Amino acid sequence: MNKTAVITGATSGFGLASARIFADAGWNLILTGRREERLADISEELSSKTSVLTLVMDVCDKEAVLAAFNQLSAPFDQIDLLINNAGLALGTEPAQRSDLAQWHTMIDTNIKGLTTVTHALLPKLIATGKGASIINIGSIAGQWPYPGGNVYCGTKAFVEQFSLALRCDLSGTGVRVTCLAPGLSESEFTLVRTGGDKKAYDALYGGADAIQPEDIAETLLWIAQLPAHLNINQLEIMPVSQSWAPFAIKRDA
Ligand SMILES: NC(=O)C1=CN([C@@H]2O[C@H](COP(=O)(O)OP(=O)(O)OC[C@H]3O[C@@H](n4cnc5c(N)ncnc54)[C@H](OP(=O)(O)O)[C@@H]3O)[C@@H](O)[C@H]2O)C=CC1
Ligand SMILES: O=CCS(=O)(=O)O
Repeated sequence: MNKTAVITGATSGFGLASARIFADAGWNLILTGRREERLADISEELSSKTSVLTLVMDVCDKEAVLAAFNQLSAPFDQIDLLINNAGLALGTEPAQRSDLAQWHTMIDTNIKGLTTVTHALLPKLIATGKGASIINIGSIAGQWPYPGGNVYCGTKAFVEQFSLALRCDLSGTGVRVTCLAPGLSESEFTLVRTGGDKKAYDALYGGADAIQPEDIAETLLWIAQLPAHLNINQLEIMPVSQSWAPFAIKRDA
């Protein structure tokens, strides 16, 4: 029987590339996102390869998330994999010039949304048991602070530690938990973060040979298809062009 993966944030970037690669590998797919038209296009593209269920949902809308996942029927009622991918960064300003509404949106999406989806699907993942997986998309930002990262860095630090703690709780259930932490990756992420600033996008990615969504999708498939007795706890990936900045020394601090 085909396995079933839930991928949140499947309308672009990592989520979309993963939908394509998991479909090629024969997984049934439950794909979520807020952009209904994009979900319809993806469903049309992939339905000849596998069974696809699209759920238009904002992960910040707790009632909508719970209602959608409580109504799953065959062949989508047994869940083998949850990829908690939906997320975003907003703003690059230092904390003292940042927008509180943007901070709250990041917390609502990256922390509260991710935990709502996880809570809703845990019973189904535990019912599947051995071989089931949760893969949470963290970020290098969860481990390595940078100027202007403030709340985004904090939300991804939450994702990392939540993943590890979840793994403790799920010990004995057979359900695996991974936090995958990518670095600089080319997707719509930076356009969302900067409010559509194409110049900022070009400046960041130009010549950087950044991670591509397909690189992350391949990695996710590898993690999900490892033998059931193996758990990748944490995995950090950067493009070769990216490394750690030297510590800033501000002499007039
Ligand atoms: N790009 C990068 O450099 C890195 C990104 N990440 C993380 O990877 C994940 C995917 O990002 P990436 O593919 O790069 O970016 P994209 O902007 O291309 O994709 C983000 C996805 O998240 C969905 N999403 C955002 N907010 C919500 C919401 N409230 N409810 C439901 N879905 C939502 C979007 O769908 P829609 O708008 O249709 O709702 C979209 O499908 C994020 O968690 C991001 O933080 C981690 C490390 C590096
Ligand atoms: O999560 C995204 C990577 S970065 O832009 O924070 O470095």
